[in-house]
Parts: sequence; C-alpha cells; structure tokens
Amino acid sequence: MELKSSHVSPVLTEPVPMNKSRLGIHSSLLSYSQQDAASAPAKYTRSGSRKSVGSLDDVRCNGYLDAMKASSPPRKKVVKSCNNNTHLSAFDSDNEDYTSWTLDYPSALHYFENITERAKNKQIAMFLDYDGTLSPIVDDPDAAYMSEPMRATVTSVAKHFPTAIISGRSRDKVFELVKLRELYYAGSHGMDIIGPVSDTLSNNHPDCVKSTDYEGKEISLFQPAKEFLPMIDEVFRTLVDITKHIKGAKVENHKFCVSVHYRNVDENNWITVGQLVHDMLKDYPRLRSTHGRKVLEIRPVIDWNKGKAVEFLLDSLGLTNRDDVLPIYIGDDKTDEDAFKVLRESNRGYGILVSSVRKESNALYSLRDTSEVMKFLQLLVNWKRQQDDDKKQAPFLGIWF
Ligand SMILES: O=P(O)(O)OC[C@H]1O[C@H](O[C@H]2O[C@H](CO)[C@@H](O)[C@H](O)[C@H]2O)[C@H](O)[C@@H](O)[C@@H]1O
Repeated sequence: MELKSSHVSPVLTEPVPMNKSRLGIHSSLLSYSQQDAASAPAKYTRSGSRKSVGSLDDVRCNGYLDAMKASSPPRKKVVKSCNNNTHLSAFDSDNEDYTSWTLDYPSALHYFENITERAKNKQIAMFLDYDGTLSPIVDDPDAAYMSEPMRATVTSVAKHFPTAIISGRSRDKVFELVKLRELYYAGSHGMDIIGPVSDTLSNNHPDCVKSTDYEGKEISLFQPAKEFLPMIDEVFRTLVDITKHIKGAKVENHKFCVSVHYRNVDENNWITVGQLVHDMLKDYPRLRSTHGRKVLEIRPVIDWNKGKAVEFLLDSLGLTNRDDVLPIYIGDDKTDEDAFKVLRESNRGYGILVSSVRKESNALYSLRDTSEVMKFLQLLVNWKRQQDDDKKQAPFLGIWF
C-alpha cells in the first residue's frame, strides 16, 4: 500500500482550478426567478474585504445545481386511494426499475451464501458508513440517531470482526452518536482516524502519531489535513454568516470539513446556497466542495478520502496484502464510492451500496435500507458463530478444516 512506502504528504500541491469542473450545461435548462436574485446577498465580507457574489449562471453552468437536485432520492409519498386506503406511491414502474437495477447490483441478502462462501476461512474486516447506513436519513442532522437494535447488532459485529465507522461527520460527533468504544473511527471523510497502534505507520508517516482513545487506551491518530484546521474554522464561520438569511440552511463544523445542508431549504433557494458556496470557494483554492445527500461538503484539496481511510485501517490492522482477508464496506453516499472503488479495483472484498433507487456505483452488491443493513449484519454474525462452533466441533468429529 502507498502509505508504507511513500512518506509524501497527501496534500496536493496543485489546487484544482474551479473552472476545470465546468460542464457547459446550457442555462436555459434551469428556471430562475427574480426572487432568487432578491434573496441572494449582494456581497459578503471576509477578512475585511468586500466580495461581490458571482453570477447565478456560475452554479448553473458548472452543474452545481443539477448535482444538488440529484443528490438524494425523493421521499416516497403516501397517497390515498379512492377507497381511502393509504399506500405508498412507490409506483410499480419504480419497483420494476429497482428490480432491474438489482440485476447489476444484486441484493447482499439474496446473495448471502455467495458472500459467505468467499469469506470461509478468511478474516472479515467490516467498514460501516453512518448516515443512511446505520441510521436512516432524517431532516435534522442532529437527530440522526441509531436505534438500540442497530447498536446491539454493531456491537456483535465488532465482537467477531475488526470494525470501523467511516463517516463524513467529525470523529467526536459520530462517536457521540454510535457510542461504542470497541470500534475504530474515521471522521471527516477519513481525514481523522483512530486505529490500532502501528509502529510501522507512526514511525514512517509524519501525519500519524501515537495518542490515547476515549478510554485512555493507546491508539494511532492519523490527521493528514491538520494544517487546514484554521482555514476550515474560518470557512465555517463565514458560511454560517452568509447563509443565515436562508431559511432552513444549516452549517456543520466537522473539524476537517464543513457541511452546508439544504435539505430544509425551499427548492427555489437551492441555487442561492450553491452560488454562495461556489463564490466563497473562489477565495479558497485549496478547498473544494463535493455533493452528499442534500448537503455540500467543503473539504481540503488533498489526496485523501474514505477509500484511503480503508487502506490505512487495513494496513494498521495488519490486514493488508493478505489473501485471507475479506474487507466489506457498507455505505449509501457518493463519498462511499471511493471506498467501493478501492475494494473493487484491488478485487479485495465487497462494497455494498445502500439504496432503494437505481444508482450507478462501484459497489458489487446492494441493500435497500438501514433495516436490510441490520439484517445482513445479523446474518453475518450468526454465520460466523456457526463457523466458529463447527471449528470447535471438528476435532471431535474427525473433520479437518
Ligand atoms: O459519511 P456519513 O456518515 O454518511 O455522513 C455524511 C453526512 O451525513 C449527515 O448528513 C446526512 O444525513 C442527515 C441526517 O439523516 C440528513 O439530514 C442530511 O440531509 C444528509 O446529508 C451529516 O449531517 C453530514 O454532515 C455528513 O457529511
């Protein structure tokens, strides 16, 4: 793995020019109301300088708005039929579409035996995203709680397999929500990792230091974007300020990245949110924005992501470059694609996408929602217990594994 041999900082020296991402989408494809223009602040202040906000065409032309609109599947509406019975309007065509999509991304529940066949006599390493994977997507990011049955399930998973949570949230925030000390955590999209102590990594990598965890246990702490802390803090404060007039907008500080939520913003004003973020980033060429589920994520331009975090954790667990290891990554978001890609390209394990709608992905399998995630994890734990019992019984039965 790269980390072992290279001591090069993951910070990219060449910032990505904003204009490189322009897709040339024709502005006539999008509607634009006077009200948008009126509600957009004409200027904002940063470090004493007055900045004029760019043209709203900027966000249209570079595909920002389209990506914002496409960033989360619409909720299914409950409708009343003529006999007054309520039912989900997950129209038949949606279901047909989903079913045909699962031909390319088969259900990890239906293909459970194929997965465990490959896992036999291997060490599974489990990587779990948080929002949309362990807790359902809800309107208020502060209320994205994990259910007690899910917590109990993840606890059992961690008893049987090394398990890590890899989240876009800050490490402290995701720990506050998960509350399990027996896991490893990677917050801020992998830019803040606590993993097992690894002398190889901490001796060889300048961004990896020995520290202590929530229980005072010795761990490795890896923070490749440490130098961005003051910048992220400044950007967080600026974003809070410039979005305060937009009803429903919410800005979260995730230590090494910032989230700007527009889930609760009137759709007519999404373009304003996009434009404000886009304009502010012109002042910060070493930051970029990515799209999550109804959220814009502002993060450092460094060569680091959830996929690199998986590689880092596998390495620190001593599970890299081994044929007897099967990593499984479960996630629902675009940022999880980096992890799926790492596993797919190295033909090392399984990426499982959580989605109830058709999506292009680097994952191999799919699960519909968080309840299917829980079911899959429970099946895996039961399978592992059975394997361990069979191994214990084997000498008495004269069977050799
Ligand atoms: O990597 P993750 O653990 O999946 O975190 C990604 C983002 O999750 C949160 O936002 C998302 O979930 C919220 C609660 O369900 C929802 O309200 C929001 O619309 C989603 O985007 C979190 O608040 C973000 O900061 C994370 O980056």
